[in-house]
Amino acid sequence: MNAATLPIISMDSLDSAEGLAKLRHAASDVGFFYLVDHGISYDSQQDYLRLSREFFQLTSQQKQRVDMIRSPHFRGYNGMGSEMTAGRLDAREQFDWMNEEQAIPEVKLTQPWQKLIGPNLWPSAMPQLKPALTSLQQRLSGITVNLLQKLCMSLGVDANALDHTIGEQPYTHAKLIRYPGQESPQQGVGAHKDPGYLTLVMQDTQSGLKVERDGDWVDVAPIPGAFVVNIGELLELASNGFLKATNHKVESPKQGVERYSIAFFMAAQLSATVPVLPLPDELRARASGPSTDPNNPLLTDVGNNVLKGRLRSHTHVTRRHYCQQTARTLLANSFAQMPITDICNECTI
Ligand SMILES: O=C(O)CCC(=O)C(=O)O
Ligand SMILES: [Fe+2]
Repeated sequence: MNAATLPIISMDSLDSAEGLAKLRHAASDVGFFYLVDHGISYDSQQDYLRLSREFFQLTSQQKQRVDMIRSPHFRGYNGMGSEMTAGRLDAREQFDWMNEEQAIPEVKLTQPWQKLIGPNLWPSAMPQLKPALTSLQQRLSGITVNLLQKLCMSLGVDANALDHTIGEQPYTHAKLIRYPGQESPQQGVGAHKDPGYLTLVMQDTQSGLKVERDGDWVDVAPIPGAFVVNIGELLELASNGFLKATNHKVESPKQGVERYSIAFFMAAQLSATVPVLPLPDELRARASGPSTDPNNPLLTDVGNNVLKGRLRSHTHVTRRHYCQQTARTLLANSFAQMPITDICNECTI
């Protein structure tokens, strides 16, 4: 399968039964598709990608002022070599931001995931970044909420069936990403599934994103102006496995070439528990249950499912901010079914 055969879904087509059927097929068969007519123009996307390039061109000192190690809320900049996926180092640098929030004082935390809540880190050297990325986040959030409702309709359930898990606004997390060229083949980001409901990816012209399909890795080549959409673990859970959170990865570009992308992850509120949707009989019969990988348990408690990914990806942040006694005890309670060494190999609980 190549780009031409990955489904292309027009947002404008989703008012018709035919369009919804195509969406259902894309989300349940491949778990990945291109989205067009989504309302963010090609030129506007280029503006965001230009800002991203500008950010990564800041001096390393300027970037380190917003280094994620400073943030117990997993926000800010990660240089090369500060992310692990599938137990190996990724070759990418990135800047993460989420909903702008106030942190909960440590003594008031009752759940470990509550520590994800907090302010973003914005670089003072680029004052234009905060308003631009905050506005992008709102635009993408609107698109994903709309798409989630269309997905519910495509499954024959009420368009608003998951709205209560989102409340006023979904939990959102976004990343500016730069994959530098490498001399030999490297993992830009290793094989993984995304933890939330839905992911949107804006790619520049350089390919490298690959999706697993029948044991093969298929290229998701960039189509100018289109977003790549993939189904996250929470939708796999909500649909009892009818929709697929598909493994994907990025291979580093060759020496002398770099790849830029912006990824946007939308999930339910961290305090929510994801329900199993009442699928019509015909679809229920085809839902084989969510995948069961002992190395990656899918958790219906949204906060824990999101935190699981963060703790594993950025172990330097985990060690700095999550290994005090309180956090360790909370972690041990919440992640009883996961080997704790997988989260932090310095913990002895
Ligand atoms: O950079 C990309 O194209 C995808 C990145 C990705 O899969 C992720 O960050 O979860
Ligand atoms: Fe991903």
